[in-house]
Amino acid sequence: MSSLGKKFLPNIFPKDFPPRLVQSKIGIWDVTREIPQGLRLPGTRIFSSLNQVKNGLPYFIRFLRDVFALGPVLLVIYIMCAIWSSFEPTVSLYYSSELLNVIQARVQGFDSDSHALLRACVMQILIVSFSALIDRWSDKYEAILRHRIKLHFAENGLRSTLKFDLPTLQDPEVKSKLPSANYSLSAPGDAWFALTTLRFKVTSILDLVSQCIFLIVAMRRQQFGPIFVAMCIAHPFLIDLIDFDLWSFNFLQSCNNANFIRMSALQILSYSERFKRDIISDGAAEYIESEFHEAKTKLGDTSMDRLGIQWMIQKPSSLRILSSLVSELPIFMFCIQSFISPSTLSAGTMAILRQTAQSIQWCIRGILLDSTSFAELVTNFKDLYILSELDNKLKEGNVQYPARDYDVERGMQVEFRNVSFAYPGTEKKALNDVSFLLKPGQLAVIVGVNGSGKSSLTKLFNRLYDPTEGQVLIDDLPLSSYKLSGLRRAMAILCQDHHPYPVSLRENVAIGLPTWKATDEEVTMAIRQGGAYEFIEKLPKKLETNLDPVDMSQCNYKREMPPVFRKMMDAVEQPTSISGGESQRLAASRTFMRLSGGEIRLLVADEPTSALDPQAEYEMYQQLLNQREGKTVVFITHRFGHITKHADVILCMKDGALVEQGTHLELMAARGEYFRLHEVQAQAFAQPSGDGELVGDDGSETEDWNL
Ligand SMILES: Nc1ncnc2c1ncn2[C@@H]1O[C@H](COP(=O)(O)OP(=O)(O)OP(=O)(O)O)[C@@H](O)[C@H]1O
Repeated sequence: MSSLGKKFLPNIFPKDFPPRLVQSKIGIWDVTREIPQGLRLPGTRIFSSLNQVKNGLPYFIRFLRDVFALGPVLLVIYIMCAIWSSFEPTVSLYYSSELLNVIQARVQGFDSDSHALLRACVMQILIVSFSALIDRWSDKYEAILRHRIKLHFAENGLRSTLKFDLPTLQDPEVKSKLPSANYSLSAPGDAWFALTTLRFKVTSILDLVSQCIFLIVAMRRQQFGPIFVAMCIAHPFLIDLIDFDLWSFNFLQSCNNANFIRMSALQILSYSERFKRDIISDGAAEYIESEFHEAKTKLGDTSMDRLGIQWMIQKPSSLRILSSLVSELPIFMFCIQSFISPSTLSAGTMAILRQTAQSIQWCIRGILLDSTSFAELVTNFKDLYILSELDNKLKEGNVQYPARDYDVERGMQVEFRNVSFAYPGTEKKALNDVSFLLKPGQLAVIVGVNGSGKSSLTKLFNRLYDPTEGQVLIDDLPLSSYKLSGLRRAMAILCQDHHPYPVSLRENVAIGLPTWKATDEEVTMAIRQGGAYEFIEKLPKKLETNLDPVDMSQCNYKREMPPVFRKMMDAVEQPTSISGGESQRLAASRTFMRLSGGEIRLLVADEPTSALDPQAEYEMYQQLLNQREGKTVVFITHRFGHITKHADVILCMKDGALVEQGTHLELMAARGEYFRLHEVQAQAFAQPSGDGELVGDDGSETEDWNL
């Protein structure tokens, strides 16, 4: 808008003023609403969002092209059905009014045209039948179109989310845009929602226009025609001006009611399978019940209904009365007209006009109420594509690993130069000014107490995150200069927090091989190396077991489950629980599968044996060490022994800082943090001798107790 325009025109465009924040408490909810500023004329929300519409238009066109490509005929049928549904109410009104007029003439004893009666009846029958036919077609072809659209956009969404790096995926804005269709294929899906909202919008407008034309034509002979039309339109506009729908605001709803939150938490404790064992063992049921009762008493009559319901309830009664009175204005007008010129009124005309008036009011109300989503409508289409257009937060380099003329035969060189790191959204440094150099082929062990930053360090190796300060170098080049896929292919990182994938155990392991084409022998070899062979062999379905199968079956019954249903439900594959150690062996097997590909130059294992018994731990380390050739190897461990003694370098972490580095002998001699940790563990395993000195099981000084 020009500055002149801004000065003289009343500001009907709320975006020109920053919105005002209004906070209120409704039941258990704390609501913060954004109130648009400036003079607000009814219906102006439509204009305020024109800019948004303009921005989203290219996405809308792209969407139409995509849908057309999915089924040109289906789209045409869909549009035709939509057009019919827009005009059907008016056509139906027209013939209803004809029919009513003929009937009225006959009732009043006038000799009316029987042809007209017949024609009106036949037309009415035809319209109703045709509408039913169109409905049937619409249901049938809509279902096919909906299915295709949902699958197409679910695949697009999956492709986009797979491409995201961790910081991007953790970004709240990205999270909010993750399409629900991605996660529940049976849910309606955003793309279909966008299309149906558009259909509703367009058909409402066409319906409104056609009904207005009908009304104007019908009112031609009426003395109060224009006033009647004005009254029909006035109601929804007036409501739009005085009655604010909650969803017409931007609002944030939160619940800070301590009693409600406590009740919710206690309720989860009561039914969740996750806590059942502990609750039974702790004998906590009684406590939970009494705490729930206390919270319930304290909550009292504070409503915990959904916010939308409470918003409706709390509307002032004056508003309700005014709204109802205004909607009745057309009938008052008929009263006045019946006094002034009764001959111009007939019961048929009145009935039809009243029906049309109400229908038009609903139409306008729907359009006005939905006016914010007029912009959202187009934004919906934009959101469908926005994920695929979002850039990752970590920018890739273009150097292919291994960098040319760099000898990687012995392994990968990793260097940290003054690296500090805080997790996104946190202030606290998980790593603070860390510097070290791991030469190709070295065996490094990282030690330190819980929370000292060991795992965080390894998360920077394969660029799950970038350092906040400092630099990581791989083979003398900044990590950020490499193409990530190639670099990550050369690393095998066995993390601490692994979760089995919801696919078969065979696939869980085979997915480790970069080609994904592992033979049965290769999978068996990997599970033997990872120590998972024995437990997998004991499972009824062995390698075909799915630990966490996706179960979509649902059983609906009244009172008692029919035995046949129970049998069928029992036959559905149930989740299989495995122990922490077994899960660790499974993850290790995948790493061995990965190592068998022959491309790995860096092997990192973050506490790979934390859940294993000593024998299994020994075997696991032996297997991992057998893979050392041509690789730099990094182990994180809490246990001191064979591994730390034979490490080329030990990195000792404390509070995010690298406090010591060197060999076992060097660090023991330094008598610093490493020495302290070593001694604490050694003492725990030693037995007090008669004179109070600590000795090992064999009576010797405690040293090589582990492995
Ligand atoms: N995802 C995360 N977001 C925010 N902070 C984190 C995250 N993961 C770890 N931290 C914090 O970073 C610090 C270092 O954690 P890290 O997991 O690296 O320690 P660790 O030495 O591996 O511990 P442990 O021996 O228990 O595995 C801790 O203070 C931890 O709370």
